[in-house]
Amino acid sequence: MQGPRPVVLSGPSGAGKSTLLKKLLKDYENIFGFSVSHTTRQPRPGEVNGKDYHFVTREEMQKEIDAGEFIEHAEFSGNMYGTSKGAVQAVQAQNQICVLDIDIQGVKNIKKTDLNPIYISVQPPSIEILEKRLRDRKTETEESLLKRLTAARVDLELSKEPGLFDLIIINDDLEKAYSELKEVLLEEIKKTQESRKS
Ligand SMILES: Nc1ncnc2c1ncn2[C@@H]1O[C@H](COP(=O)(O)OP(=O)(O)OP(=O)(O)O)[C@@H](O)[C@H]1O
Ligand SMILES: Nc1nc2c(ncn2[C@@H]2O[C@H](COP(=O)(O)O)[C@@H](O)[C@H]2O)c(=O)[nH]1
Repeated sequence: MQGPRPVVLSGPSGAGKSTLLKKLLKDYENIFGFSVSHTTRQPRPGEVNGKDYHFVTREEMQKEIDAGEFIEHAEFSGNMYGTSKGAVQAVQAQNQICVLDIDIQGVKNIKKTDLNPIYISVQPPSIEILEKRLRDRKTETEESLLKRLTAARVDLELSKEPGLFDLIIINDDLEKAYSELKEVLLEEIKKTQESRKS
């Protein structure tokens, strides 16, 4: 595998992965690059096609999966999500640290590949706080919110598997969680910064 080691950010929906990721991409603009996933869910207000996700139909996505264009894919809360080979290659071509924001099924599938990322699970302090964050985000219907909470309980159980994650971050205080994230990535950040000088 060429270039710096990728990073997988996983954890329940609403735990704060995107919030942490946005801070990282802003503070280290040219060091990290986001792996833009495909999804069949509808865009949320403000989400940009090709930047936040590649928004596609189920038929389009299945066709590309069948053509072997995906590293991993999964069904989450009634929609398909997946990481294309192209999404990761686009970041690695810039010699950036590729960050994947994927669910726990994706983690298990990436483990079967030779991507060799650093695996991080971002978790909420409690299910009650997670529910409040998801409700306050105002992106979900009651039905999808309940589906996400059910998936969150499964995620939190499965993530206890020894060795599945290199680090579990409890995102209670955002700044503390962000410091923990930067700390575990420091070595890769330094290596990437050094490689830019040579
Ligand atoms: N430490 C925190 N304290 C309070 N609110 C937070 C904290 N971290 C994130 N949030 C808020 O919680 C909500 C969920 O965060 P975010 O969208 O980043 O979660 P996510 O894990 O990326 O979810 P999804 O997997 O659904 O994309 C957001 O409204 C965000 O502003
Ligand atoms: N297995 C994959 N999971 C993915 C991918 N992209 C996002 N996700 C996960 O889906 C849920 C829901 O995301 P949302 O944007 O609808 O809130 C979340 O847990 C993401 O981590 C992917 O390519 N593969």
